[in-house]
Amino acid sequence: MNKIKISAVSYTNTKPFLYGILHSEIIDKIELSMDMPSDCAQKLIDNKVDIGLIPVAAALSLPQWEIVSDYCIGASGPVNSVFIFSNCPIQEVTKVQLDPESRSSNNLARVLLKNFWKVEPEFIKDAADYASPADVNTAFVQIGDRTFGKKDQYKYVYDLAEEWIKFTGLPFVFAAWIANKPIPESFISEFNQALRLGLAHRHNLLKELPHRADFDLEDYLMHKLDFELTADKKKALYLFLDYIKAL
Ligand SMILES: C=C(O[C@@H]1C=C(C(=O)O)C=C[C@H]1O)C(=O)O
Repeated sequence: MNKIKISAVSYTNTKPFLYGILHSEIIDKIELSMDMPSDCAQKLIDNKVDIGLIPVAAALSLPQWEIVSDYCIGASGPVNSVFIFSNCPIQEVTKVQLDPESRSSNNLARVLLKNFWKVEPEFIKDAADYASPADVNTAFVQIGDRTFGKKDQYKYVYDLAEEWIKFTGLPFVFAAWIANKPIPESFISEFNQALRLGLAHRHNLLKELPHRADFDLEDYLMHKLDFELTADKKKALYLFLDYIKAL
């Protein structure tokens, strides 16, 4: 059988999944690449891989897609790694610089600004001063490990999972394991088993990760991230896609 090609996110949030895959026999049945989320999405769109842990917003660019796992990168409270960082209150923000590595959170920021905060700033892609805007009314979206330890550096910090929950009462799904073609049931079941194994061994994984004085990795992997793709998270996913379509 040809190996199934998989693109997974190269951030700390995916390490539990990676641990499970590397400690399971499934590793011999796949070709795995670790990519930033926007590249996971592009590889699945370009059919360079069969499955990706892709930003859910990118599903809208796929002619055919199917969720192939019971697990995801989600949150049921503040996620602590997806933010709008700002030096002025959100109501006074006139420009928002988007994260080139993100697809979901850039769209989540747009959905919340329009529908929750009810402001209409300009959105900027590929800004030269992306994560250090000179203008006080210019904020930026940032995701992943690059946000660790940054919460105290800005006057106004908005955790986008927390704000989505305030807005909808639902949890949030940032990324899900999505296939662009039918995948055999037997593979899906073995894949899920590997992911489950990784989640169950998060304490072992934490011992392997370098300690950071400025970020609580244990709290992040055990509590802030919520990896179960529950019915409420699926509901949130489809609601989020509807909001994106209406932008
Ligand atoms: C919680 C996170 O979820 C992520 C956010 C994504 C996005 O904004 O497109 C995609 C994948 C996940 O890595 C994070 O990166 O911090």
